[in-house]
Amino acid sequence: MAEHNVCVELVRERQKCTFEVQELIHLIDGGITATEERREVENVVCTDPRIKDVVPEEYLSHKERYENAIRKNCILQEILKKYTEKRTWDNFRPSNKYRISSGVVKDISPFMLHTGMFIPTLVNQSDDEQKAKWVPKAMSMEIIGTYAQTELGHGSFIRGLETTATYDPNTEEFVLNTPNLTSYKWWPGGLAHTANHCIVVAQLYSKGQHYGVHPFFVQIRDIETHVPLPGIKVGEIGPKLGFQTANNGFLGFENFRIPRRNMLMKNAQVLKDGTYIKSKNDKLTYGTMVFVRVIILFDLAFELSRAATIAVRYSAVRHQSQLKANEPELQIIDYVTQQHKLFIGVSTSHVFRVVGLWLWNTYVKVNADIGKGNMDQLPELHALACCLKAVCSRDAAARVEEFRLACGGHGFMTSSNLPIINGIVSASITYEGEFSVLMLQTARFLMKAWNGVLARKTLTPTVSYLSKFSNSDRVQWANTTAGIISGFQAAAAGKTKEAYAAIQSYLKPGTDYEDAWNSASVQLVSASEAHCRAILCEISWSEMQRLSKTVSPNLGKVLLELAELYLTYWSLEKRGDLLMYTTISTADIAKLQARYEELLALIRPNAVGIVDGFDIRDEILNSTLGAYDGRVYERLMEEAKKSPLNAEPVNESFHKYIKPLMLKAKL
Ligand SMILES: CCCCCCCCCC/C=C\CCCCCCCC(=O)SCCNC(=O)CCNC(=O)[C@H](O)C(C)(C)COP(=O)(O)OP(=O)(O)OC[C@H]1O[C@@H](n2cnc3c(N)ncnc32)[C@H](O)[C@@H]1OP(=O)(O)O
Ligand SMILES: Cc1cc2nc3c(=O)[nH]c(=O)nc-3n(C[C@H](O)[C@H](O)[C@H](O)COP(=O)(O)OP(=O)(O)OC[C@H]3O[C@@H](n4cnc5c(N)ncnc54)[C@H](O)[C@@H]3O)c2cc1C
Repeated sequence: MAEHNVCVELVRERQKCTFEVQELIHLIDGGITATEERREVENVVCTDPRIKDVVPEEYLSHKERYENAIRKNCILQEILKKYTEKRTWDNFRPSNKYRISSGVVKDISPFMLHTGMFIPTLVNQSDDEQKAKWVPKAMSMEIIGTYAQTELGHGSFIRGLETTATYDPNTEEFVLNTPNLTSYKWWPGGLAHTANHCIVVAQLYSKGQHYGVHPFFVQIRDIETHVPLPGIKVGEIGPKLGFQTANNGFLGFENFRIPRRNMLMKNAQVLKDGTYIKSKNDKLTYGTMVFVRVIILFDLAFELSRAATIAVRYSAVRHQSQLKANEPELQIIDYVTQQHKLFIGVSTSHVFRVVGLWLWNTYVKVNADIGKGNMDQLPELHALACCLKAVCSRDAAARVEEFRLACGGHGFMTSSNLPIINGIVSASITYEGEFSVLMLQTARFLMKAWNGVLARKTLTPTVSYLSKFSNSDRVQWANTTAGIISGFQAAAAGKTKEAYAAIQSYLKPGTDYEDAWNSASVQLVSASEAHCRAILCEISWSEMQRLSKTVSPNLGKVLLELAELYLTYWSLEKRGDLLMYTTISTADIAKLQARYEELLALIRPNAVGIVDGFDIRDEILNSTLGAYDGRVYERLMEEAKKSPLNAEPVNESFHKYIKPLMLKAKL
């Protein structure tokens, strides 16, 4: 990137950097070629004059904003075709490539559900014949789809969905119906005015029997005219906290008929005469959700890297207050409280990326085994994906909010882009499985694992530590990274044991297990969180250690500092747990605090270099505060001038309302 016009603070910061930023960029991308490919695509898209907005999207009406998002995303799809023609589902790997969407619209693409859930569901839930028919059309965007599962009345409790698909053997069709107001599909992205197809999750009935929820491939609009087909009631659900351009919709069916072969039949089937063939495992219907929960970690890492870049660069440019009399005002990044706000967010982005890759590799392996008929590892994968999606989305939202606060008043400006990123990340705590609901899924797995501990069984890898820490009351503490990881495992084991005991204590005669579970559920969520933190600490440390050996010593040192900062930050945050479950002393905690402050100081000179290492183009950052050149004040003023209110010196409301009010006041 050109160094001219860069503000003096950022020039100095970049000179201070002790490692080669390009090396970090390649590491994050997964190699030099991957960086080159990503940059090429970004360059083509971001320099396309059709992508640039004359009026910033936040000034547009709700309708205009959607239309603009569609227009620009269609241009993006056209450009991407060239770069993704060799990309098939089989060679799909999560990468930073799809981040280009943020350079096209600031908020969410109305096509996100097409790529993120429609295609993955077709790939994973259709039989070979169905896949051959639908997937190429979806990949090329000949048809546009979404994933319609949630209803007005039910989101978390999938078994409670009310939409019905009743098989009619006379015509070999399913008849879809929305029996009540609460059975309307509600929320699917792109459903309102973008998609012409969707996966509908509905209760299956055949030969008078109920077989639970199944996915169906449903055309909802005419391909030529886009008019909703007869029997389809579809529309938009209205403005939200964020996701303004996601085009979330509602959908109802009135005796809407689809061919029998439109039920996705990889796992379960309905034969011509209506005979139902059961799936080997009915939870395979939930497979897309597992896939997306895994992918969400990459998305969170990316959004955190955007927010981090904005807040760190701004903190280097911004001067405020004097630390010592008669000395210049400090760059706010030199206040240690500011470093405390910033650096944990920077390190968290790296942690989510490396743990995300580990989870992705686990997903690929388990999925391959499932393909061969071996479901043994599905419960463990589900438990992992649930708690990691839940904890990481909540942590990411907290970190983005902290980045916003770290930018003071300017962080509150939409033009900083922090409020939009905030909306995007906050939504992920709820969608694809609400936080507490997913944490309780992991807790189910932990309770079973504890039964295994009591029965002296060999546990699966991610919970094997429970056996190790099951007997000792307080585990020996050591002020090392290995000691911290053991400490987190001890806390998770202790909390699991207590949650298990709480259920037993609530299980008085006459009490159902489910009621005892509900009574103990605050402790169950706490046990899940502790388990998840133990995993985040163990995997991130081992992965960052491994990566540090693959790069130059200078960069390796920085990676280990970031990883150690993460462990130390969370040890201090969770000191109460460590005091309960390990022999940690107040003196040990004071040492941890001192090391934490030392790490902040070690990271400080490299802070701008580290966020430069995320290599996020200005067009993708979309921020007045975070641009590469640091021209913060100029950009704030340039953006303010774009306000339509500034187009005229006196607004007509003065003559209409204010002046009469003033005149009345005179009387
Ligand atoms: C080349 C092409 C490239 C394409 C790539 C795309 C890349 C693009 C990237 C885009 C990135 C992100 C896109 C994100 C967009 C997302 C937008 C949001 C979309 C949505 O929100 S869709 C709706 C999601 N809805 C939910 O998540 C609902 C949550 N609820 C549930 O999951 C379940 O109902 C439940 C809470 C788990 C409970 O289910 P149920 O009551 O049926 O089950 P039980 O509690 O009785 O448990 C029974 C038993 O089953 C186990 N189990 C439950 N779920 C699963 C599962 N998914 N897998 C395996 N096992 C499961 C459970 O643990 C129990 O086991 P046990 O009895 O204890 O042994
Ligand atoms: C931005 C956004 C995009 C979305 N996109 C889609 C989409 O494309 N397709 C789609 O199908 N859906 C989509 N959704 C819907 C989303 O998946 C659901 O909102 C989500 O699964 C939560 O379900 P719910 O809204 O029914 O919440 P509820 O389940 O009603 O949750 C409300 C409260 O009840 C609690 N609760 C519920 N059940 C339990 C329990 N068993 N134990 C303890 N507490 C419980 C929750 O913890 C929460 O505090 C989207 C949602 C959002 C916000």
